[in-house]
Amino acid sequence: MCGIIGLHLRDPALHPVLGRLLDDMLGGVAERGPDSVGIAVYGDEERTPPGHAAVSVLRAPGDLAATVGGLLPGAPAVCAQAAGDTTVLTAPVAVDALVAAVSAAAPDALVVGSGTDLVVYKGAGHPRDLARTYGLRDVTGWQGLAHTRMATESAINPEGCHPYSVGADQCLVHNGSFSNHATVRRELQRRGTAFDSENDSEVGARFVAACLAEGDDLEKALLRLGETFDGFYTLLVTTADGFAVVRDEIACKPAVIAEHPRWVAMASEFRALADLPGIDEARIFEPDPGRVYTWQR
Ligand SMILES: NC(=O)CC[C@H](N)C(=O)O
Repeated sequence: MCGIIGLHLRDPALHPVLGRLLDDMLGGVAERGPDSVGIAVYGDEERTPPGHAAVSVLRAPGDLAATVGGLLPGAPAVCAQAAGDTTVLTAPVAVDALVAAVSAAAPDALVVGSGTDLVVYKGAGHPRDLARTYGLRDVTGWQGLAHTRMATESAINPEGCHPYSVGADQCLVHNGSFSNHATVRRELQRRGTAFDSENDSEVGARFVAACLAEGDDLEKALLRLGETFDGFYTLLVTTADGFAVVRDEIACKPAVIAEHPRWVAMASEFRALADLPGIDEARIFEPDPGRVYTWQR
């Protein structure tokens, strides 16, 4: 199984209630993935203040903010906020500089998200409990997603939890399993890509990040993924300004998209969309097999 929800808001009047809408949607996919949950939020100005980088970290030592601050030029103020297994660090510096300082300060910690607009939380446990731990209902912003996991390919732990966020402001969540992920992993490793987990979905995320880094747009990157990966998938991929959904050519993993003048939403289950404002006027459809659907901010 595994459950996915995603919401891309077109109407800024809805930004203050992004968290409430995501939390209600999450209730519709909680049973699809009772192992663990991850969420990603774009544009919450309290969690990712303008002019700041944000880095989400697993296994962060208690004094990480102070150590990181000491390593950054000019020793800027670094804020740390812990929510369950995830700690989010923010500082008024470039994203790469903050990621490098976190890695140098805590070599055993794992960076699971980074960007100027994105915050990621991941942990093992029941989705409803963890949504409370992450304060999901209070989140604001213009885009967000969540993934509830029933593991198929790697251990049930925070590292195996989605989203995989392996490039600045990028996220990928996956329902399904890639059958040739070990082969693609070896090919990416030959080209210098490092991995953080044994998970098949991480391989998909690293592949998409490499395509984007080569200059592909989201549609091209996901078409290339379809030419390279075997197996089953519904994927939701988000970037600093994009939202994309694709299913494999057989499309045995469920997905529903709803498009409304005020928002675009996708979910693994129809019922996760039922309470969205204006759902009765939305265009609701199941994505065609192998076709990439994208929206830009
Ligand atoms: N049930 C699923 O869709 C699992 C997704 C992915 N293969 C994982 O193990 O995390």
